[in-house]
Amino acid sequence: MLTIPGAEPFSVPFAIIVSALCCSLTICMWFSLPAVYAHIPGPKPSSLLGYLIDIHNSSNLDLHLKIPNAYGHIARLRGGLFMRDALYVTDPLALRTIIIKEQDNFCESNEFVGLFGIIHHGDGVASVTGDEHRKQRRLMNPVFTASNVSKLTPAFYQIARELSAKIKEEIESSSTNRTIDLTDLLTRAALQFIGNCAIGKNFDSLDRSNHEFDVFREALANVLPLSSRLFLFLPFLNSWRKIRPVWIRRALATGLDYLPWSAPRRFRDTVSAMHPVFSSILEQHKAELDGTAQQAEIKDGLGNDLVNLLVKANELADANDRMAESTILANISSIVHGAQETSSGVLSRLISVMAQNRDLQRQLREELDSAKGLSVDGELGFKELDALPLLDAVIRETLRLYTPVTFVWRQTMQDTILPLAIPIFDPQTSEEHHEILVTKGTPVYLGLAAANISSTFWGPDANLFKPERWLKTNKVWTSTTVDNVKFPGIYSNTMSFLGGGRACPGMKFSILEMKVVLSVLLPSYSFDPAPGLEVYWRLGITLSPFVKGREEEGSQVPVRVTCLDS
Ligand code: HEM
Repeated sequence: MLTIPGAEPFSVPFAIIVSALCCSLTICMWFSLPAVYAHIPGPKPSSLLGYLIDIHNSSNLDLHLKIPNAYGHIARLRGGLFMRDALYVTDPLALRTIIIKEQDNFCESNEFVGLFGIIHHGDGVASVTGDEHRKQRRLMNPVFTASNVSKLTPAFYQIARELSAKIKEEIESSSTNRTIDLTDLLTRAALQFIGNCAIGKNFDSLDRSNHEFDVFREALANVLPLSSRLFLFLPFLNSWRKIRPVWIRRALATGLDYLPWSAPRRFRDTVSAMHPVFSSILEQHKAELDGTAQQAEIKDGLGNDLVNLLVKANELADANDRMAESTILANISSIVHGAQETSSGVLSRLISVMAQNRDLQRQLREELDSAKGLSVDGELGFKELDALPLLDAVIRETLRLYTPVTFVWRQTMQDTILPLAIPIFDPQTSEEHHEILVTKGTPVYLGLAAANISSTFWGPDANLFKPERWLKTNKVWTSTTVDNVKFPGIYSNTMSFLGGGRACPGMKFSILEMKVVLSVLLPSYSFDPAPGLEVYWRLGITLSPFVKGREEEGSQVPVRVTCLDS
């Protein structure tokens, strides 16, 4: 999802023209559209532009989290651009209808389809819908299974050990009494996991002298923040992609050089910087498949990764089911983008959670220690790691309470009735509505984080970090909701990885990553909060940590680290 990080650096006249246009359209639409959802409570917008600015604002995480308890599990978001109301959905029955039963009626938003189509240079899973999406996922899903991911466990350990060694170096060279910011190392580790294990490219990202990595990482890190500056233009990106002949589009793209506004130009250049890296990865996979790969490429990580399996599965698929080369390329990019920010964010979160809970660190260390007998060369296998109840419960609770992807954004393709688990109460007529008609064109926000912490479903302690809610006599519970309410998510009865046809394919990959990282770091280090620094989390494609008063320094997760095995 996109956020609006404050003032935008484009020229004032341009801003005035765009704002005036939007305001006049907004006012016209205000009077012409019926308020279909007038009976549904929801937050008041903070400006004439309606919910759009509020819901995507990077400082507004709290607005999302409080919606179900304050307004109900279907809330009305009033009048965005062109004054169409949107709905904010956290009701489990309605969510099930949207992401499973009627998923073709609730497609990925036109804005994201256009944006991701441009970022990925083509139509991968993130920018297609309906049958084409199902076709691509039929090839992708068998590649991301537990069985395939489990084979990557040794490679995961190797990266986690490298990370651990780098942390040690950092502590030894730290001049700030062991208080270090781990963001950079965790971001590098996340790309190393994805590179080596998902797409077959060794970025050597934990090596700080590797400048090839720096260029790629900068592009990866900047592309979404830059696109959020183009926020008002997102509705038009999908049409832009379809402009034919292609030379017109190229000429228009070149014309961006003459705009008095740098954001579109920088966005274009950032996308162009990433594309050759993905193309070369695909070329290497093709070479590996036809036996012409260089030995150096194979040593470089190629061959044991998930994209390698995808390329092979594609080769064996029926002609009708096969993806075009450009689609595989777009999917390599989709996998890297789907994984990078979520993984580095969630690793940062785990370290923060550890720093807040000294006792929990001790218990986890004891659990890992008691499983030592099952390890080979100091490493627990995939199954043994998965069978540690406290480690599992900590990860479930972290992903529930601190849901990395706060919301996803859909558009309604057909009028659809949503049945509701929690009826809407209309204060004007005192009627209860057990279902709601969602009309074609309505933007629908699925509040993944808010659903995961609604006290209606998770109980009065929903807002507290309690891994023990998942534990019962050393077994992990998979549903702890009040009255056993079932959410349609694929993980732990939560919405964290979504559910239905567009659920996250990387779920098992990232759970293994988190478990391996904790199992390697906890026996070697203890973590404490950095004294005097207040860390809070901002909305973005995933949540990112910032230090209050030091926002201009960028995302940080400063913690005090003590070496246990020195
Ligand atoms: C904690 C880590 C992660 C979280 C919380 C997460 C969550 C999500 C969510 C909520 C979606 C749905 C987005 C939407 O429909 O708009 C998604 C999609 C996706 N994720 Fe993840 N993800 C994580 C890690 C990963 C990893 C490690 C990979 C790859 C190795 C990955 C690859 C993808 C891809 C390719 C999609 C697009 C799927 C589609 O549209 O069909 N994710 N993820």
